[in-house]
Amino acid sequence: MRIAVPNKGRLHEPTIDLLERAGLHIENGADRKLYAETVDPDVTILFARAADIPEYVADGAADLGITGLDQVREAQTDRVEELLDLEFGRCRLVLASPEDGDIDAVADLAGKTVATEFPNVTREFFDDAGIEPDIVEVTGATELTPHVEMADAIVDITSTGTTLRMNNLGVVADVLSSSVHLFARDDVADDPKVREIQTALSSVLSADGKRYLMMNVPRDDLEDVREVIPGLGGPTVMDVANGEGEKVAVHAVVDERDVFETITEVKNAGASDILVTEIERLVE
Ligand SMILES: Nc1ncnc2c1ncn2[C@@H]1O[C@H](COP(=O)(O)OP(=O)(O)OP(=O)(O)O)[C@@H](O)[C@H]1O
Ligand SMILES: O=P(O)(O)OC[C@H]1O[C@H](OP(=O)(O)OP(=O)(O)O)[C@H](O)[C@@H]1O
Ligand SMILES: [Mg+2]
Repeated sequence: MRIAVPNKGRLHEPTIDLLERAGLHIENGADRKLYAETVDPDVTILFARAADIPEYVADGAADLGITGLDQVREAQTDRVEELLDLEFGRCRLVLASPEDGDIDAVADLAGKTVATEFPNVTREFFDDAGIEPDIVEVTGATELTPHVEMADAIVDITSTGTTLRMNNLGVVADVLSSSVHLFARDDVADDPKVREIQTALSSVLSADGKRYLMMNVPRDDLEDVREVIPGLGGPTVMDVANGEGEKVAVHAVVDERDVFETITEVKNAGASDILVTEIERLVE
């Protein structure tokens, strides 16, 4: 199995970090390398440009890909399946125009020009709206084009909104919400190895914001403690060795934001020796 991941840019680091946390440690992945092995002899990493990754997967150069949903949609291939939202690289593709201009609505773009790095997504958007502007493809600095009379509006990525503001552009309409996704070529999407990788990545996301709580509880107080423990299923209850049956150990997965309150409550209910630890992965 080959997984294509971004070789640079803002998605590179968080993608590598996620693979590491999922247990897919990358070996000899020195800078500027095209390939790297992982601890799993069946999994190889291929480094590619974020925008090229969907093509690599569709064409068979890689089997799985990790990149922005915007790039997957722009590639317009029906050969890739979206498997998992990896919940980072969140941004919006928006239609934006100069604040002081006369474009206030999508319909105002009939017969006008729109510049974008995403011509396919943009064309689809205007087709749906029944409007036919000229679409000019650019490869960067899209925000500049309305100010040099190259375009009347742009379709571009925004997240904090700083770039649009700095260039005196306002959002006219939302085109697409994007975040980084795991996707696979359709003919391998059901492969057991692909499922294994998907589960490993998803287990990291599931563990995010969760804590593991352990405590000892006198058997008589067990019901009171059980009642104040929120979260994932019931707690696990085990006999404590040498506890002579009077105490039990209670383990539970709790949302990080509930930990503070829960500790106070279980303590009041009779728990002692309370431990809180991080969770690396959680397969539900
Ligand atoms: N400001 C942003 N906030 C959040 N995610 C973003 C932002 N800009 C881009 N992205 C996401 O990251 C992806 C790749 O963008 P990035 O800027 O890292 O690469 P790039 O500029 O296309 O790389 P290259 O330099 O190879 O052209 C985008 O397709 C999008 O999914
Ligand atoms: O809403 P904001 O937080 O300002 O983010 C939006 C900007 O981020 C991206 O550019 P990037 O920083 O990747 O630079 P690039 O043009 O070199 O890709 C995108 O192309 C926008 O220009
Ligand atoms: Mg960029």
